[in-house]
Amino acid sequence: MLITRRIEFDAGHRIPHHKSQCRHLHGHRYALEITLFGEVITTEGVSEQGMVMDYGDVKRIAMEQLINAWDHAFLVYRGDTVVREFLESLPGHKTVVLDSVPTAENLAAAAFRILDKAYVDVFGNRLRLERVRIYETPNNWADAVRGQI
Ligand SMILES: Nc1nc2c(c(=O)[nH]1)N=C([C@H](O)[C@H](O)COP(=O)(O)OP(=O)(O)OP(=O)(O)O)CN2
Ligand SMILES: [Zn+2]
Repeated sequence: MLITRRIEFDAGHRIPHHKSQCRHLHGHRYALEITLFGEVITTEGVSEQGMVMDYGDVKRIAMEQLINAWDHAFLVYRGDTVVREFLESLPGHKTVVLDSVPTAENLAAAAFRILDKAYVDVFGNRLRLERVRIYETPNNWADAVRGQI
């Protein structure tokens, strides 16, 4: 069984060498969709009976491990020196430095790697992260799928 939880957040970014508009500093209302695989829990009397994982716990873990850090941050490529140094000059600015250019593809892969460690099977139902989908705009998205990143 697959279940999916959607969480939206805001962040700034730029694609430094982009041929068009995306080289400018700008932001998006990103949407992250977290898809988990697992068997439905059948343990009698537990809160999670009938679920793969409680949607509330899916969200809580994503917030703690990823979204609280990325929401209202500027996501900057480590190699984008001019912008990174500018952001570092702003006292207390919320900046996330990434090892790759913050395209939808790279953000989805980065989110997958972070969240993969966070979703742990505690009910013996083979729970695992299966896919992270990130929408950069309502029309544009990227999928990081287990075994394909
Ligand atoms: N494969 C990718 N292509 C592009 C990415 C990306 O992450 N992966 N990112 C961008 C830009 O960041 C940009 O913000 C998206 O701009 P645009 O293509 O203009 O998207 P819109 O939804 O605004 O375009 P519409 O044509 O209005 O739908 C660019 N490319
Ligand atoms: Zn953009």
